Amino acid sequence: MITAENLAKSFGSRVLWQDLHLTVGAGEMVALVGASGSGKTTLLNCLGLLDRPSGGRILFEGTDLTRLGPGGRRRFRRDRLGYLFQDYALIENATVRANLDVARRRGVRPDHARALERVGLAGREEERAHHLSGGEQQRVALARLMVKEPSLVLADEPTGALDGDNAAMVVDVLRQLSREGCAVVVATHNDGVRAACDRAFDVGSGREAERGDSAGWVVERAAERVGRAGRAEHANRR
Ligand SMILES: Nc1ncnc2c1ncn2[C@@H]1O[C@H](COP(=O)(O)OP(=O)(O)OP(=O)(O)O)[C@@H](O)[C@H]1O
Repeated sequence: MITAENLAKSFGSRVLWQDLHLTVGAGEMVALVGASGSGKTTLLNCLGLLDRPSGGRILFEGTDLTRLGPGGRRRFRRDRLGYLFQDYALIENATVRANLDVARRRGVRPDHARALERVGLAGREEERAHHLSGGEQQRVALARLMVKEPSLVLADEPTGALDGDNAAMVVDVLRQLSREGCAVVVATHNDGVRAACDRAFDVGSGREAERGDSAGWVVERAAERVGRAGRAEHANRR
């Protein structure tokens, strides 16, 4: 589905990475891990055409994305790509319905009700995004992804600001999208999110990361762990 080949990125004289190779297939969910500053967000931004690599190629279904012109880049982002950010990136003063309509593809009638029901927000179409809690806003962003039906999902710390239940919901929906054939790439510091992925790629070393948890990669358990960790963190903050 998507392959980064010999990818390099520098900011001035600072080399973030070079000769980076990563392939994520349809139906796979891969965690990007690594120390803060190792370049996880930058890699997502390169894959999503929000930033340009300094060298190498990004092949998506055989097309080199780095060589696309402005029209091709726009079409790729509009038709194939779904992004999930830590800060939700909703249109704050618009309704939930309008936020979902943004993702709507030409000629497709999106099933808002089904997507909102899946994320536990049935019947909330007419509420303004900024009236929703942070967790609810991320669930709208998840519903927006489901409505868009992208081939590739890039998620940047999507559970970073959430309590346990909302974080578990994010993991569940991302897993569902990957089961439906989407390639999912998630930058995360969260062990539970990482454990829910098929594998983890360490951006700092440019290698597959060791499996951190020998107890297994069972998604349900991972979701529980995300939940427990988030609930504990939430309780500590109060
Ligand atoms: N536009 C830019 N100009 C200069 N340096 C940049 C730019 N964007 C990112 N960087 C630097 O690149 C490095 C990698 O940043 P990035 O946000 O990709 O790391 P990260 O692994 O996602 O970090 P974190 O885990 O803390 O979110 C950082 O040192 C950052 O300061």
